[in-house]
Amino acid sequence: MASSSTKPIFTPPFTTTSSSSSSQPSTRSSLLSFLHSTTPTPISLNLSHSRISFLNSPSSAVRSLSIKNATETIEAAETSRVSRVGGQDANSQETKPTILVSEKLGEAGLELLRSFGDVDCSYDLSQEDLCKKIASCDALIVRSGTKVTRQVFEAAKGKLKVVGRAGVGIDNVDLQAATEYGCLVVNAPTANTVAAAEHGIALLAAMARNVAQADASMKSGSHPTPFSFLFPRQWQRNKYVGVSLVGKTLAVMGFGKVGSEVARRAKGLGMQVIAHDPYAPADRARAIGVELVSFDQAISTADFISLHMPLTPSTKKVFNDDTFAKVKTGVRIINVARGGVIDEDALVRALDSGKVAQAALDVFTEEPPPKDSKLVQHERVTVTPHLGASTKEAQEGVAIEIAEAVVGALQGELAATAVNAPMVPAAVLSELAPYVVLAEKLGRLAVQLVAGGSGIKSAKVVYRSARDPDDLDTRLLRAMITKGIIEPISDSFINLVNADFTAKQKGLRISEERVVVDSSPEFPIHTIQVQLSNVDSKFGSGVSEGGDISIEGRVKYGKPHLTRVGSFSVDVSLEGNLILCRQVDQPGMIGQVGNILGEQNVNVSFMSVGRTVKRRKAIMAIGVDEEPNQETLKKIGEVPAVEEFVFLKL
Ligand SMILES: NC(=O)C1=CN([C@@H]2O[C@H](COP(=O)(O)OP(=O)(O)OC[C@H]3O[C@@H](n4cnc5c(N)ncnc54)[C@H](O)[C@@H]3O)[C@@H](O)[C@H]2O)C=CC1
Ligand SMILES: O=C(O)C(=O)COP(=O)(O)O
Repeated sequence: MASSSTKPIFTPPFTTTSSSSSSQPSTRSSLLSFLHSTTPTPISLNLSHSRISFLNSPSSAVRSLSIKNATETIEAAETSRVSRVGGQDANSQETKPTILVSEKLGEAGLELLRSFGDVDCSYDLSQEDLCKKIASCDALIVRSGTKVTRQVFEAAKGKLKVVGRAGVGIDNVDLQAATEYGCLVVNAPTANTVAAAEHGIALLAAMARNVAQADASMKSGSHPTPFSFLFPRQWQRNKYVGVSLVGKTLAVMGFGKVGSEVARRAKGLGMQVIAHDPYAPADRARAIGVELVSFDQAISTADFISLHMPLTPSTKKVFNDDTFAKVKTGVRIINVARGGVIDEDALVRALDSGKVAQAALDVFTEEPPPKDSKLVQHERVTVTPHLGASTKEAQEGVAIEIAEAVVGALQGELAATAVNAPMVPAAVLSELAPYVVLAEKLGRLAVQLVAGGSGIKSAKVVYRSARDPDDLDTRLLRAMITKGIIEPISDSFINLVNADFTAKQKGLRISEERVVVDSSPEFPIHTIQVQLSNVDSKFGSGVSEGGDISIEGRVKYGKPHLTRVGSFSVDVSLEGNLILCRQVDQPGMIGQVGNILGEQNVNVSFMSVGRTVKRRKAIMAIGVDEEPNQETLKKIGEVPAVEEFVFLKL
């Protein structure tokens, strides 16, 4: 039998005394507030405590318990979770979240963060110091200079809920590790687009006209010191003759937000713009008069190549000796994307050979680059110290964008800019809210029907809906069913970020089926059915004719209801806890069991009887507010007509 707990199964989120918690929720946060519990450390289990927290992780690490011996493990897991929750969060009701800001962030963003949590601005931390600090932080905000490695997530011991990247590129964050640790990563993808594009254009024009070199030359010849005779005046008009942009071909590599803004501006300068981006829609390019071409076509026809793709395993060193061999001799390269997309040694060779005439670089494989970097010192290379996003406007924008995302995430919202979790549009979220609660409860109930000694390897979820299956976004529901199945039998903390990963790690395959039924299309889902196959059940009546543990539920009047157990139809609201009894279908059963519960002051909230054939077998589903003690449960089992029963926690 499933053991009981008097502590919540979800970690309480933060309740702060800050203005943000008392201020009017935004439309978005009010839509999403159901996603996290606002109830601090409750003692009993009820529906309000079963709200979903996507991010708050009580778990200290990703664990690798396999799903074996479901019932044996269940007790230990519950106990362990209770102690962790109790231990870690005992004080969290009044504790503001700690937000570590490890690089300079705009003041407006900091203000917003301070209104919500304790903000620790500690810049230039060594990796070791970051690892020390992170163990007490709920959120970390970085720019490109902080490496958020696996060690950082390990050191966080499950406390870190969100990493906010105040900018676009997330190559400095180990996303795989973040996901494994259930830590959400959000970025600020839009506020610095124009700044980066403008910097790209600035570098393009400066390089073409040797602005930086000519400036350095003039300055080197104007030293108003007693030794100025050592520095002859420099006025090298012939040396710094440049090239014109008008009519030249620019290849934009990566036609995303920055790339398309660069393209737009370059067209304004009279350039022919082509672009390469395997994922960009051609009509978006066409709309601004840009032709999408293959990689080879782009690099071999361009006079200028501007890089705007992210650094990923597939773009790493995509500009290498082979690539430079294919470019037009005398090509000029601008990189405001990431240093790592260029093999820097190969670029030096291409510059030395004259294949590449010039380069203008804002970003480097190692930042800052080594002092003796040949690239930085190269006469025909213009460099800036990663300034693409560094305008006042962009930094204020980015700071606000990331602060809002991080605060939202800490409040349990699903961030629109989540990088390692499915983004679910607010409208979908609002509609699915009650089904999310139902999904988790069904997963939780199904797993409690598994008998000890069984290993759960596969679960099937069947969604019945009047709507077109393509219109049904079930990622959220699948994640919550996974959470419901796994959490009671292991000490893993599951949230939307790590649900799929954890299921895979535990060898649990979740398959989904969408069935169109004749019901009202007004509701997204008619019923959700969870089936666990190849497992023994401790409640035989929970097994369907097909041999699977099978339970089904639906949302009625906004509340989750259990509507089928095995082959028996029932109708019980999923609140509190549940007793399922199979008995001989005969008069007086409800009264007998009700009396036993009543004697122990256990309040019955719902009761439903389902049977297959009159006067043969019936199932009684009884919703109870309190948890009956062992003696009460024993008495129920001793009622002669009761053939089997199970107590289930929701
Ligand atoms: N220097 C700086 O301060 C800044 C640098 N950046 C860098 O610029 C990059 C792009 O930023 P956004 O345009 O905002 O991102 P984005 O995501 O809007 O655009 C990236 C584009 O690259 C494309 N892409 C992916 N793989 C590609 C490949 N193999 N070849 C060609 N295209 C490929 C994608 O399809 C996407 O359209 C960021 O990832 C970041 O690394 C961004 C902002 C400031
Ligand atoms: O947004 C990006 O990807 C950038 O490269 C900007 O980096 P930064 O925030 O200035 O360190």
